[in-house]
Amino acid sequence: MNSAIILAAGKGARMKAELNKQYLVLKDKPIIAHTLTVFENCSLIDEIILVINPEEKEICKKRILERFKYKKITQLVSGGSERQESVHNGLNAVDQRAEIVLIHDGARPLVTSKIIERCVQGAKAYGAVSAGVPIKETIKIMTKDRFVQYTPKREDVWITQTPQAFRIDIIREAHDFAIRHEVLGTDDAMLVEHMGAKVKMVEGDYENLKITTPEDLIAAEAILGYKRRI
Ligand SMILES: Nc1ccn([C@@H]2O[C@H](COP(=O)(O)OP(=O)(O)OP(=O)(O)O)[C@@H](O)[C@H]2O)c(=O)n1
Ligand SMILES: C[C@](O)(CO)[C@H](O)COP(=O)(O)O
Repeated sequence: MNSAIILAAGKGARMKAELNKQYLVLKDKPIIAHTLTVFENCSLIDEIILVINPEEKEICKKRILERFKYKKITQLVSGGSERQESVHNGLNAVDQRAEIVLIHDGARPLVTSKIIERCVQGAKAYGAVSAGVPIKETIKIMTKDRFVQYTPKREDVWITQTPQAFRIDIIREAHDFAIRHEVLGTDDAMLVEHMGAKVKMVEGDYENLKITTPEDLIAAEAILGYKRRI
């Protein structure tokens, strides 16, 4: 059984909108509804745990759950103040029969079934995977006073995305390890790395962008418009 934890409990502060960005409309529906629709329609996903801000329960019910009637959402879970805590709460709600858990940012609405498929297959083969794409530009590692320290070889640098997918025992152990060692990660793969285990990168998509600032919304609208024409 494959479970997906979809994270929507952030503040969306960098979007500078009145509303949590998850509920902003992208083309024809809220951002989070795009994300949930992809997971709902993916045959590899058996259950969805939706993690939300408890203060947004009503808006989530009215604008998302009542309108779209997703059948695979088994639990609505309260998130925490950090992304990591939100994931941890989601992990506690996963069905006991789950073997593979996918963790995905609700703020990545352009995820596809193909990416989900590569993540599930990768997690079965390697235990821990992240979707990602090779960097297209040149990266500089900086000192605190903003001098260039060095330039890593471009072929060694990838951008990590979500979904990230794990065997359930591995991701539970990684979260417990992080709590014991006070590790706070910006993604879940990082917690597995801290534990000393390997994470395999599987092919994501440049279009699988994270909606973080207003210009990301413009880019996502353009990608959706372009997709509709082809
Ligand atoms: N405490 C948190 C923080 C983040 N997230 C989720 O994790 C994903 C990635 O986080 P990000 O894009 O940074 O979202 P926000 O934290 O909402 O944005 P910001 O940092 O601008 O406030 C988002 O889907 C967000 O809702 C979450 O569930 N719980
Ligand atoms: C998990 C993530 O989307 C991978 O790119 C990213 O690390 C989330 O970071 P944020 O600072 O919470 O936006």
